[in-house]
Parts: sequence; structure tokens; C-alpha cells
Amino acid sequence: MKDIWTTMASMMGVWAFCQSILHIVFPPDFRFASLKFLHRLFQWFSAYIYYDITEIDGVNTNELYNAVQLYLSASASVSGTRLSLTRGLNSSSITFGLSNNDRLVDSYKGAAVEWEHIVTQRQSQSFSWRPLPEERRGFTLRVKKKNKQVILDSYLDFVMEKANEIRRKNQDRLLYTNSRGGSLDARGHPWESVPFKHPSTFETLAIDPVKKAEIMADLVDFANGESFYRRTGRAWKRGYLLYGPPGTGKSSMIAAMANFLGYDIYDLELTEVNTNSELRKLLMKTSSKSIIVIEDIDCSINLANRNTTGSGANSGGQRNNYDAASNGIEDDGNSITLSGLLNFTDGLWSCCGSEKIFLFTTNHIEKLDPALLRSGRMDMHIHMSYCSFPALKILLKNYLGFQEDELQKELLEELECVIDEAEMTPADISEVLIKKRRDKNNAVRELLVELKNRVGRKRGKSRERNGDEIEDEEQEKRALDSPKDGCDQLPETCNKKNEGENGCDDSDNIDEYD
Ligand SMILES: Nc1ncnc2c1ncn2[C@@H]1O[C@H](COP(=O)(O)OP(=O)(O)OP(=O)(O)O)[C@@H](O)[C@H]1O
Ligand SMILES: [Mg+2]
Repeated sequence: MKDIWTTMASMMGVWAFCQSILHIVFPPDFRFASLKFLHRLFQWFSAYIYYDITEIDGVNTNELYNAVQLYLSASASVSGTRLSLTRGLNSSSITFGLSNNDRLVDSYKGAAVEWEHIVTQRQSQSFSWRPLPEERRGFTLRVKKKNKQVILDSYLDFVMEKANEIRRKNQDRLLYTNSRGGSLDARGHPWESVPFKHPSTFETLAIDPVKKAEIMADLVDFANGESFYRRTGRAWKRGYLLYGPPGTGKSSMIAAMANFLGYDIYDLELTEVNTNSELRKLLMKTSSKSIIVIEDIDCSINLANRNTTGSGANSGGQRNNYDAASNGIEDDGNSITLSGLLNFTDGLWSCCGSEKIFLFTTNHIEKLDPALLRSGRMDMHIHMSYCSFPALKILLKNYLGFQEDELQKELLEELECVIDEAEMTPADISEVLIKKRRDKNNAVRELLVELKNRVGRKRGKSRERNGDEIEDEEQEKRALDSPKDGCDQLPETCNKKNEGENGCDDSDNIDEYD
């Protein structure tokens, strides 16, 4: 034992002596250069290559760092023993992350990669426009040199894509609005956002199940159709027009679509947009995987006829048929045009970003210019109609918890008999069901009474109208038989051709459509 200690002491003495000789013979610069050389030599012979992904790239946040953290959170939650937990703003779930100096092995297309999370204290605060965090964080990615190409070519893109997917899944939907007019926020953004928490889903939506399935299949095809759209040279976007009377579920359908696809909603208030270029800027600032909504499009702008601009379809920013008087706005030539809106939905700018849905709603489809309705702009026209019998069954299930076989057969038959003729909207029916929901059976009976009353009133009115029409016809006949001086015009009759969903008493619509 004593011998061992003596040998070790003498070895350490020799080592100290050699070190002092090295210090004298080789100056610090030389030592540094030789260390660098040794490092290079090591790298040359090493089978691995290392990539550092730091949290802050200069003064900007490195998006790749955040993406890697999210991506690894999916695997870390299963395999890690010490994990960091985070919950982001507007996020409804917790994400896991690697703790300091933890490692995780991943594989991609047969290539194994190793991630290490490295956290060090920042030595000194160098000058910067914004304060930097005290810790310097980063990931080091270790890959075999032979796999370098596959990692650079597609693995990092794959990581970014997966991270976006996880972010979308974890984060609440956002509802954006341009209600600030043309002004921008501090980051130059024209949209304001709030978390979107609308509970409407396709399950709660009371529409014909066949139509519902068709819409859902169309949405799925769209969301999965990236390669199809690329192959056919089409912009990856789709337009839906929802039309029908008030209270038939157009807004609820928008919310259901957003919840189904997990998209954000941009609720575009056209009356807040002053020029075509402002409209374009708004479009440019929308993200992919989003639904751009213009509600009540017929009320937002006069869309009767784009040719009245006298300026062609692509004349963004020029004056048009904006009916300043009827909208109570000074016509100062600073207004959006129909052609601007057409370009917004199907022009070159409409495809900035991708995977976007344009969704317009209206109570009066007949008021819209055919150019706006054509395929490519509004690919699918969805008629939201009065409550049908299959839709009623959905409402009864949702509001009262009734399954179809729980209801008396006779009651169901009676409901089926009157529901179409009563022309009651799902909104009106839900109101009846909400009020009486504590007494389920009574609620259905009350609804039946209400439906029957409506049918009675409608039949009464139609009898009155028929009576008036017969009277009118007789008067007309009498007038023709014995024309009086200065009365050579026929009495005005209702233009059935243009009769909208709400009957023909809306003479304004008919005039404008003609
Ligand atoms: N098809 C439906 N399925 C389920 N609920 C509906 C449906 N239609 C309407 N409702 C109920 O009625 C209310 C009003 O519906 P919604 O706002 O979607 O109608 P709308 O067609 O957008 O009306 P408007 O044309 O006036 O904007 C909603 O809160 C919803 O609960
Ligand atoms: Mg609505």
C-alpha cells in the first residue's frame, strides 16, 4: 500500500514538472491552436455531427427551438423521468419538456437521432434592445454523418409540422375580428383576437343528417387534399355559402365547422374596410388553417352588379356601385368594390397562405351577384332551411335527451305531419324546448300545439290571400272590360319568379335583383 502511494506521488510530481515545462515552451496561443486542432481532428474521425438550436437567435426567438420543445413533449411525456411542465397563454392543456441536460432518442426514416437539452447561465448581459433571459437554453441534435442529408432535408420540416399540429390541438381556437377599422396594433397586426369557445358542433347542429354527412365529408376531403390541390394546380382553398332565413343555424354551422377542423375564424366586418388594398392586407395577415367569414354579405356592401363599376373585374381600389346613400356613408371614393371582393375570394392574393375556407352567409341569396356565387369562389351552396323532421329529432335529443324510440309513435307522427308546413326555424323550436325542458313530455306537447297553431295561422293567411287574389283578378277583369280615361296601366302583380324564401312581400329585393 505504501509503495502505491509513493509511486502515485512521484507520478504527480512528474506531471507537474511536465506541465510547467509545457507552459514555458508552448505559449497560450499555441496551446489554444493545438486544442482547436485536436478538436477538429476528433470531429474528422467522429461518426457524428452535432447541430445546436438555441432559444434566442441573435435577438429574435428561434421558432425551431419552440417547435423542437413541443415536438419532444409528445415523446417526453411517455419516457422521461424528470420533466418540465408548461401551459401556454390561450392553451387548454399542459405540455411536457425535457429538463436541463436530459437526453431523448428519436428515430426518423430509420435514422436514429439524439436530442439533448442544454441550459447554462448567461455569463454577462451583452448590449441588446430587449433584455435577454438569464439562462441560455438550446437543444443539441446529434446525428450520424451518414444520415445528415435525410435530417436536413426532411426531419426538421417534419418536426416543425408536428409541432404545429400539437400547438393547434393544445391551443384554443382563436376568433379574430377587424373591428378596429384600418388601424394596426403595436406589432402591425390588423386583427384582434379572443379565444373561440363556441360549443356548437356537428353533433348539436340540427340539420338533415344526409346533408350533414355530405358537408362533413367535403370538409374532410378539403383538409386532407393538399396533394390533390397541388396536382390539379388549384389554390388550396374552398368557398361555402350558407343561405337561409334568420335562425336556421348559419352562424352555428360556422362554429361547428371551425370546431370540427380545428381552424381559427377570421370574422371579417366588411363595413370596417375602406379600400380594396386594406382588404388585401387583411387577407395577407390571415393564417393557414383558418375560416374567413363574411356574415350577412348582402347587408355589408351593395353586390348587385360588378359591371356598374365600369372598370372591369380587376380594378382594385376604384370607385364602384357602393350605394353610399343607402348605407348612410359619405361616398368619398374610398370604398371597397365588388371586384375587390371577387379578387379577395378567388384572385391571386386569395391563395397567400394555404388551407383556407371562405364562408359567406346571407338571408337573401337572390341579392348576390352570380360572379360571387360561381364555383371556385363559393364551391358549395348550403341551404339552411326551416326545421325538418330529421332535424327536429336532433333537437329533441339535444334539448330534452329523448332518443327516437322513447317518444310515443303517435306523437312523432303528428309532429312529422305539421313540421314542414309550420316553417318554424330551429332557433324558434329551441326556444320552446328551452322554456319547457324541465317537463320533457309536456315540452313536446307544447311544441306540437305551437306547430299546429302556426299551420292554422298560415292556412288562414293563405285563404285570405287567395280570397284577395280572386277579388283582384275580378277587379282587373272589370277594369279591362271598361277602361277609364287615363287609366291604361295593368294593376301591379306579385312577381312570382323572384319570390324569395320569405315570400314576395320584400319588394326591395326583387327590384334590386331585376
Ligand atoms: N340548425 C340548428 N341546429 C341547432 N341549433 C340551432 C340551429 N339553428 C339555430 N339554432 C339555435 O338558434 C340560435 C340562432 O342560430 P344562428 O345564430 O346560428 O342562426 P343564423 O342562421 O345565423 O341567424 P341569422 O341569419 O339571424 O344570423 C343558436 O343559438 C342556436 O342555438
Ligand atoms: Mg348568424
